[in-house]
Amino acid sequence: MLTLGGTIAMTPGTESGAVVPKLAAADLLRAIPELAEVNVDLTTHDFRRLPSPDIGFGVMAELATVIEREIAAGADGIVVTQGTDTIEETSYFLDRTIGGDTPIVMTGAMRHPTQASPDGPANLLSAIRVAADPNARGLGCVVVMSDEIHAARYVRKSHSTSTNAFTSPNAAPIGHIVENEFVLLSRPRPCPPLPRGTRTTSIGMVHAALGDDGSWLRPFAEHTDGLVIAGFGGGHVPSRLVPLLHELADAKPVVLASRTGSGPVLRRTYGYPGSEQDLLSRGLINAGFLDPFKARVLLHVLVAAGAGREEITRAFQDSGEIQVS
Ligand SMILES: NC(=O)C[C@H](N)C(=O)O
Repeated sequence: MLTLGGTIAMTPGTESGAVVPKLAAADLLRAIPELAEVNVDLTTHDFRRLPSPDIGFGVMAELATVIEREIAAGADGIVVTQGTDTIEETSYFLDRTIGGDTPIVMTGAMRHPTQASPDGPANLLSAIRVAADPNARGLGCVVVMSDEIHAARYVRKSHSTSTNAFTSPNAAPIGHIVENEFVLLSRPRPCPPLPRGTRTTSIGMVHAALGDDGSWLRPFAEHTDGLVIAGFGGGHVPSRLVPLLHELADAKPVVLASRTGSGPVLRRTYGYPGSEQDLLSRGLINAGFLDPFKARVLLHVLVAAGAGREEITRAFQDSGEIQVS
């Protein structure tokens, strides 16, 4: 069990009583005496105490290395606790860069430990149960929240405060915790792991918005090694952005996703300037069902490893399909 911080580990730490991440793994485990009923030999590692908006790719690469070391040393399952704000991205990073069958289970909390009915203890207990369950082998990285198990490739934080904040809009939870047991509903198709490169990258993300003239896009794009465009609907932008996106797509990878929150980028429906067909014909790469945030994680991983255009296009083709069996 590795801890990264987040609300699950927060207690009042400022004069106003606002919470900050301070608790260690031992504190989190003290809140779940029921763990005694689970047949598991747990070792803990206090890795970071961060609010999750402060987690970056450097921290995640380090975490992935530690996880691989633990697996090589014989761990049957890994649990990571962290803040929920970025768990949809960090889980996908681990999912895509760590190979093998060992379950990697991430969890957090929406209500901090000093609130009434904090959800962290139940989430952590469920996460440990899933990580220890042989049925979880080969699922890749999963996120366990509120008695639901979500595949990293689909999970979204869909509400800012609800304890039921996590959904898989393009699929469904792949399992549930029922009467303390892990019930598996579907198995995401395994994705071969991608190498974790060491290049520093800056991947920008831009959301299409009503009436945007895009005047700021050129100076913004200059500072990036790649871009994700979260287009309207099935992958559309205002026509006046097209010449610049074409120029950018000639110079660096530009991935087209949808800002809607679910559903794929289209391929061949609309033909007007700024439509998905127009943009794809100008070299933008189709993110398929990957939402813009996961598309950005994938593009980071590929660019950090020095992947070329063909490799990037192929990786998005493979990753953008719905992969539940
Ligand atoms: N519920 C949470 O964990 C939110 C917190 N701001 C974090 O992501 O660190």
